[in-house]
Amino acid sequence: MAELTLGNVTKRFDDVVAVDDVSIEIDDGEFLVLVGPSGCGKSTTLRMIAGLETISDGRIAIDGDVVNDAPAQQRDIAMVFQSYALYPHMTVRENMRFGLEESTTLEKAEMDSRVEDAAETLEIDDLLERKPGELSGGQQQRVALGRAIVRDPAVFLMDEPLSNLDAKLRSGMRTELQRLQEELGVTTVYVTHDQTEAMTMSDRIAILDGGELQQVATPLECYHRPTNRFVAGFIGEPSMNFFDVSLEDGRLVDSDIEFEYPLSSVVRDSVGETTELVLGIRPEDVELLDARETAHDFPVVVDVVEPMGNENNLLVRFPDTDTESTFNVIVDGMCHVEAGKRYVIRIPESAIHVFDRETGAALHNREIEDETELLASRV
Ligand SMILES: Nc1ncnc2c1ncn2[C@@H]1O[C@H](COP(=O)(O)OP(=O)(O)OP(=O)(O)O)[C@@H](O)[C@H]1O
Repeated sequence: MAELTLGNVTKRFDDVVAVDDVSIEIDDGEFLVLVGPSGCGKSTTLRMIAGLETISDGRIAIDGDVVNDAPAQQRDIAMVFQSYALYPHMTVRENMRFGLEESTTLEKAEMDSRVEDAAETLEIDDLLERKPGELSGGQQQRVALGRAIVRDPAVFLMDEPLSNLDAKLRSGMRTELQRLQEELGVTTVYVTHDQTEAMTMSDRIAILDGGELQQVATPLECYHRPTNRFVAGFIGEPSMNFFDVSLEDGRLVDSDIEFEYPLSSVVRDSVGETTELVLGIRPEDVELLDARETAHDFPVVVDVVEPMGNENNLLVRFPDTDTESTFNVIVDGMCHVEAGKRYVIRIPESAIHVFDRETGAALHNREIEDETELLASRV
């Protein structure tokens, strides 16, 4: 178990800056998930921590000891990749023990007992004499995890370890990995592009874009209090709705569609002097009504109704806009909505986000009833 520090870490490949001045303090035993779009620098960050890639600038420390120049095998780190890379000619037992033989000088009996303990934890103790070809994908992934666990490392690094599994198995393994990590208490950095994995497994999420760290916070904080438009759009499925608006006389205005949204003094104060803005609202925060009642209610046309069971996902648009301008609204599954009809939506001011259109910075985030909830990890 260990604390892991990334201090102003930068990686340049010739003229490509793959990781740009990233600083993160990862607590002892923490489960940190690294997310971001393809090419944002996730794998490069992980490979630098592992010692598989050199660092151009900055420092990486494990429990305060700078390991920039330490070779991979001296870093007390175990890595699990998306390809299991098991040796096909070895049994499960031999595959798991091989990891130990490579990295430690333990007595044979100690190695055997570690392999058996790990196999029990992973519930693969009845498969120890099988070869990888005789295992399912999920079982192979467990063996790959077992190979990392037997080493009892200070840090686990995982690069999309579940991405080769089908959806059902992935969901089961997600829960299992989480339980395992909690039980072992090993500091873990986990790379994924899967939002659900990020939201459900992590203590904190670190979001990268273009090599730059955008936010490190609990899943709920990233969701409700994004630092910028990128994070707001990246976390959440379907994504937050965004509308380009201008600030005029204390109202958010889109003159093309006669959209006028009066702001209370609280929101006006947090928006300040910036006039070119983006209004953000999550699909589940929009309300559907039959008639206008307040200045935050607007007529819309419902184009598409997608029944999802417990909820309906609607694609709606303001009248006189084209079908490319639809946005998402989620309503209760029992709520009867007809495509093609006109309705009214309410955009409650308590749930709006406002971003600076030029920089993307969040100027105002939604109200939160219970602040302590935002700090809760592993929702
Ligand atoms: N060895 C290399 N030489 C040159 N450029 C590289 C090298 N490795 C990565 N890059 C570049 O660095 C950037 C970050 O790559 P990285 O693999 O870390 O992204 P990623 O977030 O893991 O992407 P993905 O989700 O697609 O795996 C990309 O622009 C990539 O093309």
